Amino acid sequence: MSTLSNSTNIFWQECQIGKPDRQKLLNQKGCVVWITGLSGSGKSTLACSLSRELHSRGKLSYVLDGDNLRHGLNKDLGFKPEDRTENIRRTGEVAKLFADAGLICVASLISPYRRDRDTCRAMLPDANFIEARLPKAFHFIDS
Ligand SMILES: Nc1ncnc2c1ncn2[C@@H]1O[C@H](COP(=O)(O)OS(=O)(=O)O)[C@@H](OP(=O)(O)O)[C@H]1O
Ligand SMILES: Nc1ncnc2c1ncn2[C@@H]1O[C@H](COP(=O)(O)OP(=O)(O)O)[C@@H](O)[C@H]1O
Repeated sequence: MSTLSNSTNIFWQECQIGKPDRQKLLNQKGCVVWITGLSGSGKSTLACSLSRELHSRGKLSYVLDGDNLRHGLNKDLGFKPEDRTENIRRTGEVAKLFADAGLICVASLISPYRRDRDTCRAMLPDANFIEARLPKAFHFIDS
């Protein structure tokens, strides 16, 4: 799907200000917290709670919620396996950019396929990708 491999004139551009500079400015480590679980398992609730708590501690975060992304960036995708894979790939790329910006990016998507989550993890080396998998039915655990 990429035409990049056929191009001879596209090169990575480095800027003088990099991730370490932004992390220093924000006094935090840019990373991705990836919340996975079935629909209704509490992903969005946990993502928002985490973001609120980080905010209260003076840490800059941003939530990438599967529902919300499907209103814009991923509005052309459905729920076939290949569409879910593309959904996760795009979201992983965006999350990587947020982490590179120095933010704590909280992604909450069903992301049912381990290989897709592992692809996202591989984009964020040095333990900058933290995965949290919610159990199917939290109310059974709570009671
Ligand atoms: N099969 C099917 N049909 C219709 N609607 C569906 C389907 N699967 C998921 N959903 C709804 O889409 C929301 C976002 O899903 P995700 O983008 O997180 O899914 S995935 O990661 O691509 O698998 C998802 O949000 P949550 O309920 O918050 O998980 C659902 O509301
Ligand atoms: N820890 C919890 N205890 C009780 N109810 C919860 C909890 N977490 C989420 N819920 C409720 O469960 C429902 C689904 O949560 P939601 O965060 O939307 O899940 P998901 O994003 O995985 O679809 C919501 O009505 C929410 O208020």
